[in-house]
Parts: sequence; structure tokens; C-alpha cells
Amino acid sequence: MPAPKEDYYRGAGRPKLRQKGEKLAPLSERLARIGLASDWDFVLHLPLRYEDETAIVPIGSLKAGVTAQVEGEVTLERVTPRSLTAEVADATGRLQVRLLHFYPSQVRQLERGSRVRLYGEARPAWGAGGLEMVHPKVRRALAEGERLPSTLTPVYPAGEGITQLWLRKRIARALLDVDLSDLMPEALRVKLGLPRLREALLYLHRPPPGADLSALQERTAPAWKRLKFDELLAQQIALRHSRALRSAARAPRLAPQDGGRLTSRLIEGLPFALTGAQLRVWKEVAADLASASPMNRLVQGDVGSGKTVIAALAACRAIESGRQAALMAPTEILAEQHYRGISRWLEPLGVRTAWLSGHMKGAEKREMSARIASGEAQFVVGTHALIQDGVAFHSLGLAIIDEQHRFGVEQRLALRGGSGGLTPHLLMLSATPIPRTLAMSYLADFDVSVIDELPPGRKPVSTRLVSIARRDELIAAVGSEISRGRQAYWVCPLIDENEQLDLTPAKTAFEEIRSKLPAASVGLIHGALPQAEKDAVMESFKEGKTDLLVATTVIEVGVDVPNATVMVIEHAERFGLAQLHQLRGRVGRGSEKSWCVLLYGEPLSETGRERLRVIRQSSDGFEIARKDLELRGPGEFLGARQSGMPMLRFASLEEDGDLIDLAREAAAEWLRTDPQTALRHAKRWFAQREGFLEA
Ligand SMILES: Nc1ncnc2c1ncn2[C@@H]1O[C@H](COP(=O)(O)OP(=O)(O)OP(=O)(O)O)[C@@H](O)[C@H]1O
Repeated sequence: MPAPKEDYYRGAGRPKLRQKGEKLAPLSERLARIGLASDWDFVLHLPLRYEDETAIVPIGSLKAGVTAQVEGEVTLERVTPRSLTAEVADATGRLQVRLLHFYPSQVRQLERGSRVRLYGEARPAWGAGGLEMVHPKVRRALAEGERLPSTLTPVYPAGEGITQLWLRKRIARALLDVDLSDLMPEALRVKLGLPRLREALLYLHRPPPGADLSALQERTAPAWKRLKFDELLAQQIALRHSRALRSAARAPRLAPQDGGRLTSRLIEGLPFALTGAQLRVWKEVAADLASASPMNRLVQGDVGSGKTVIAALAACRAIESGRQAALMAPTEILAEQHYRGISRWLEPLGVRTAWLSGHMKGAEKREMSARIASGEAQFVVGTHALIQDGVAFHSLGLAIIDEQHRFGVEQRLALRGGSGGLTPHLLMLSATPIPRTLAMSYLADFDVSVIDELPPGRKPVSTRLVSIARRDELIAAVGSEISRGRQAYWVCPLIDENEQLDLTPAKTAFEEIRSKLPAASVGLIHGALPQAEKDAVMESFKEGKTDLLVATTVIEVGVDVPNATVMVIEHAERFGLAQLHQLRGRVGRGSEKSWCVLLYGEPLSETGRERLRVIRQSSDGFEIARKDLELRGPGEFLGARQSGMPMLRFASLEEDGDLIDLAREAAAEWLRTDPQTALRHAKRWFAQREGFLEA
């Protein structure tokens, strides 16, 4: 559809209103906001969409100020010596036409009953209501089936005060200045039937007459394929390269002479037998640990699949090989739980454990740091406190990171640190399953193990959707579950009253439930409580002294209380899919039947409804993650910070799975035959991410 005028002259987005007297930021700053700095950035600043000036729009959809082309039949005409006015109508509406000077030929063209095509700007009609065009270009209507070759004008993403015209000129200059010669081996390009890079870019910035608009918009044109492939290829090259750098590093071999007395005693002492999946994953981890190249392994397992025991085994392996092991968790609650849980297994085996919290006071913290530095503490658990200043390990052999996606790359690297020229092994745990395509591109640098089996005897959690209007009924039902000796969670999205959002906050829910269930012992936990209080509340729930725990999402990951069988989530529609799955995973951890009740407020938005539907129908974390990725896109799913890898701009992991496979193969081959040029290709794409290739 022809563009409204401001699209061309004032930038594609709706111009943001500035306050009176407010100055526009300098141009370079405004450009930087939309990621434009180097010539190469401009070259890759591709049109958001295209305007087709030859398209014909229905008269009924015309708006004042819009320049467009319409087609219709002349239904009225009036000729005076000074003007020619006519009315043109199509099935959707009518439009006035006014010519103030005219030729006899135009009178013939606009004769009543003839069909014409008009191109011009629509304006409010003079005198009468409706719209008119003054001096439009008048041409004969198209014959049946006749189509015009389209000429497409690009419309770029633009920011405040950046005009389309300026962008077009700037991009045209960049296209001349930047070296667009192909780096990709010619044989590969021909094999994949891809256009040259220069051709592809020119095609996208200035589509030739007759270019296929839908292939451009849907990003299926060969030119698009070329750019997506180049991007994926660059990513694969960068990942392989960083992997190669890593394998050049040396790690301590963690393979005890005596075959591992500590690990075997741990396995023997467990109150359960390891599942087949746990055994397999432990074998994979142990093999990595025995190698002199640093392990970089991600263990994925659905909620409750038993990842902790893998971490404990790996820690024992480091310790029995004479090294220290550290575990970093994203929250105090989780770190504390791991500390207690794993210490309970390790201390009877004579392992010396230590706990480092961000809340520790001076003397206590110094003492812990000293035990870590002297090597007296063999197994250390903590939060970010572990990588903050003043903590140096004596001989760290293994760094374990729980919920790895909650930490940035720098944090992961910081814990790994290294001592004595040796790089510790890195084991990451994640309960957020990462779909295959995503893992293959962003996480190609990790080895991945999957615990794809739940411990025996688990019963699936029944998930119910209940309108918030039935809250009272639900409280009573939870009360009767509690009277049978079970425990329950009641999760709310907020802590305090908030006037803007009509959501029942945790504090109100706490008071209300307490008064409605006087026989039950009810606790409240949220992020704003002092640490000591949080610990006490959690401990009391774990010990079964508290029956019902009202909470915010502080309990989201990792909390393990097998006697809890009910999870109520208020305003479930406000939570993300991964979060809902994690929360639901807090129940169904024992052998009793468990319930998850999703209380929703009405009206439900389309996406809210969709999320609740997915979570009710599936209990498979991988399936849910795939849906989540679909609903949110990889950027949000991973978060730029979390992946540590440059986000893909053009390729889509959901749609371009086949290209990822091709790019993987091609990257390996290219790095083998001509590593220099392959790396130049990767740098060209990710130049803006300094240090990425060195990471
Ligand atoms: N093989 C097993 N047989 C029986 N119970 C097991 C087994 N492995 C682990 N468990 C128990 O299952 C529960 C869940 O284990 P764990 O806390 O390690 O899960 P997780 O994978 O970390 O889950 P989440 O990500 O949800 O926290 C714990 O109570 C643990 O003791």
C-alpha cells in the first residue's frame, strides 16, 4: 500500500513527541540507539518493509494525506470553463476528482462510465464531505488480469529525527564505501545456489522492478537466504573458534588413582538408586573430568529430574583428586538449599564444606575466605559472593554453576578463574530445557547432557485452570489437603498492594488465607524479607512446621520439599511459560498425587490464554520450552546477557533449522581449508562485539 507521506519524510515509526524546549539528542547518539555506527552497520540495516507505489488500493480505505493509487468508474462529471470535476467510485467508496486546468483529452478520459486509474494525494473534499484528489495522474484502468511491474521503495527502521530519505542516502553511500566482495568460497556459494553478497544486499536495499514483494517481506527471497546463511556461518565459525581456543587450555585431570572411593561411597550412601539417565550423565561428566582439556558441559534436566546428585558426584570427584570444588547458585535460597542438601551427603564422608553468602559480615566472611584460600574448605557453595573480590581458591578443580542461564558469560568465566596456569572444569546445570536449534547455535560451545528420565514413582501433577472468582472455594480445598498432612504453596505475582494492578498481593493473600484457615500454620516469604527471616521461613516449611507457604516467585527454582502437593498460582496469566513450569515443578516431587491450580483473572489476553493452554496440556519441559521460544522469540527466551553470544539478527532459529545444519558443516570445512578467511568472515559479522572471538 502506498506510504503515508510521513513515512518518507519523517521516519518510519510514529514520530515521538518531544516536550517543548527539549533538545534532540545528537545524531550519532540517536543512530547508536538503533545500532548504527559503522558503514557495515548501515549496509546491514535492512528495510522493515517495502511500499509498492504501483499497487491499487480500495477507495474506501483511503485516508486524508495519503498518496495512493485507486481505480474506479467515473459516475459523475461536470465541466465548466474553469474546472473539471468528476466522481470516481469502486465497490468500496467514492472519491471526488478536481482539475482546474485541463485538456480536451482529459475530458474524454473522465467521461461518465469510463474506467480510470488515479494516482495522487487524497485530501478532505472541498465543500462536500469525503475525500478528493486534485490534479491526480489520470490513466486508463488496467485490463482484466493485467498487472503492473512493481517498483518497491524500502522503508527502514528509523528512530526519532532520522528520516527515511537521510537513511536511504546514507545507506547508498555505505554500499559504495564498504568492501562487499565475497569471502565465502565460490564452490560453497554455487553449491547452495546463493547470490553474491553484493548482489544480495543491493537486491534488498533497492529491489529491481518486478521483484517479488512477498518473498521479500517473508524473507524467503534468495537474497535473504544469503544473508541468513552468512550470519549463521559466522556464528558457527566463531563458536568453533572459541572452542578450539578453549581446548588449547589445560585443566587438571580429575581421575583418582584409587578409582574414586569418595564417589563410590556417595553412591552407596544415597537413599535411592540412580536412574539410568543419571548414571549415563555421570559417566559423561566423569570422562570429561578425567581429560586434560577443560570440561564445558551443560547438564539439562526437567524439573525434579535429579541434577543435584550429579553436581555432588562431580564435586566428590574433584575432591578425591585433591582439588576444590565450588558451586554457584543464582539466589540465596537456592545456594543455601544446595549447601544443606549436598553437605548432608558429603560431610559424613569427611568432606570439609563451606558456605559463602553475600550477607555475611566482615569477620565471618574473612574467615570463610581464608578457609577457601588455604584449601581447608574442599567444597564451597555460594551466590555471586563467590566471584566477588577477596575470594581466591587454593586449587579449584571444578566450578559448578546452577541455573547457568541466570548468569552472564563474564560471571561464568570469573568463577572458573583458574589457578596455577590450569583452567578448572566447568559444569553447568539447567532446569530450563533449551530447544535443539537454540542449543545448536547459541550453545554450540557447550557439550550437552540430558537427564531425560524422572526418578521412579513420580506421579504426574494434575493441572487445573480456575477463575479467580472461585478463590474461596479453592482456599477451602487447599485446607482439606493440609488437614491430610500435605503442604501447599500459594504463589502471588506481587508483594504489596499496587493501585495500578488489581492483583492479590502476597501480603493480602497471606492475611486472608490465615483468617480463612485458622487451623493451618501459614508462612509468608518474598524477596524483600531480610535474609535471616527468609531462611527461617523456608526452614520451617521444609521441616513441615509450616503447612502453607504464601510466596512470590522467590521459590521458583530448585526448592525441593517432597511433601508439598499443592501449588496455587494466582494470576497465572501474568507468568511466563518457563516460570509456570518451574513453579509447577515444586510439587509432584514425592510419591503423593499433586495438584497445580492456575488461578486466572479475566479477561484473558490472547497470549495469556495460549500460555495457560500450553501449560495445562503439557508437562514436558522441552515441549514447553519449544512453545515458549515460539511465543517469545530467542532474544527474550535466552536474553542477550545470558547467552553471551551475539544474537542473530536475520536468521530465525525456528524457521531456518535447515540452514543451521548447512552452516555447521560449512563452518567446519571452511575452518579446515582456509581458517584465516573464515575468521575474517566471522569478524565482519560480529565486529561490533569486541572480544567475542577471543572469548
Ligand atoms: N534416582 C533418584 N531416585 C529417587 N529420588 C531421586 C533420585 N534422584 C534425585 N532424587 C530426589 O528427587 C528430588 C529432586 O532432585 P533434585 O532436587 O536434584 O532435582 P533437580 O533436577 O535439581 O530439580 P529442579 O530443577 O526442579 O530443582 C530430590 O528430592 C532428590 O533427592
